[in-house]
Amino acid sequence: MDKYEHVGYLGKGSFGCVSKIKRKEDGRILVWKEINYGEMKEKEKQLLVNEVNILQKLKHTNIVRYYDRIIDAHQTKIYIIMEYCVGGDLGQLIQKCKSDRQPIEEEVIWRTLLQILSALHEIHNRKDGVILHRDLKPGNLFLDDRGNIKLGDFGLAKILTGGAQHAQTFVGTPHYMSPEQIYSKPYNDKSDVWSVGCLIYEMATFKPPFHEAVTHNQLYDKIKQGVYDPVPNYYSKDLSDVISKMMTLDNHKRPSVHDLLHTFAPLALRYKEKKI
Ligand SMILES: CNC(=O)c1c(C)[nH]c(/C=C2\C(=O)Nc3ccc(Cl)cc32)c1C
Repeated sequence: MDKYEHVGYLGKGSFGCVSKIKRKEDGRILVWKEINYGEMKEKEKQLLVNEVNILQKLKHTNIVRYYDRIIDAHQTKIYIIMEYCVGGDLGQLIQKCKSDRQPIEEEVIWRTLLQILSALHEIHNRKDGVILHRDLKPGNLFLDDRGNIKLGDFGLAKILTGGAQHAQTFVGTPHYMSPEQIYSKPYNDKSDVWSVGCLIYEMATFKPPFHEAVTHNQLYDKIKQGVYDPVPNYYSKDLSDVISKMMTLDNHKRPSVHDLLHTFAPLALRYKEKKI
């Protein structure tokens, strides 16, 4: 613990709170996610061990970098030391633009989509086993000082190795729950794609595609019907098309991350060029 100086509280992650810290040896600003495992059931401890093992393997520009971990057995706490993202999380950006009534620029949405898909391509196509994030939402995507997106908080992620071809179902944030999860089918890589569709839709409309449901079952019925308000017409047809592709109800017909990167990466560049 004496390697780091606590600077300030930043927010809550899965299983624990996130703080800004300074590494004493070089003054580098990092974060730690502090988790108290004292009350955890075996299954939750396994998820925690999972998260650290997964994070240690991942080195990608659009995934928060893991640096270290400290186990304080006396306090039954683990501290996961990771990259600091000065821009905070995407949920804060959406909330600010919503309260300022300032639509997020289309180029920003395309750039965000490309970076999230690039991070998912990394974890979905690993040789040592497909990793599913399983909790993609604005609060789990972080912004660095150059507006780059970093996929973070692998608290619910799962490695599918060997026989375990499918993660167990019903894990994730209800708003972004996919139809296959509602039908108790296994969570799979296309379920992460569904969540990205919901997330990009929320960047464009400031609300999740399926909302205004009083109970979870009402929300699940809306998701199963797959009917949501159109994207505002100040965005291109290309954007609403790629959102509807990612929100294809049948996950077998839904494009994979690989498909999406190959079908519209040139498109996103067009929007990049359009800005000039
Ligand atoms: C109000 N909070 C913030 O502005 C904020 C900032 C500047 N950074 C963060 C969070 C993280 C951050 O900066 N790096 C992270 C790595 C992993 C996880 Cl789970 C979270 C973070 C937050 C929540």
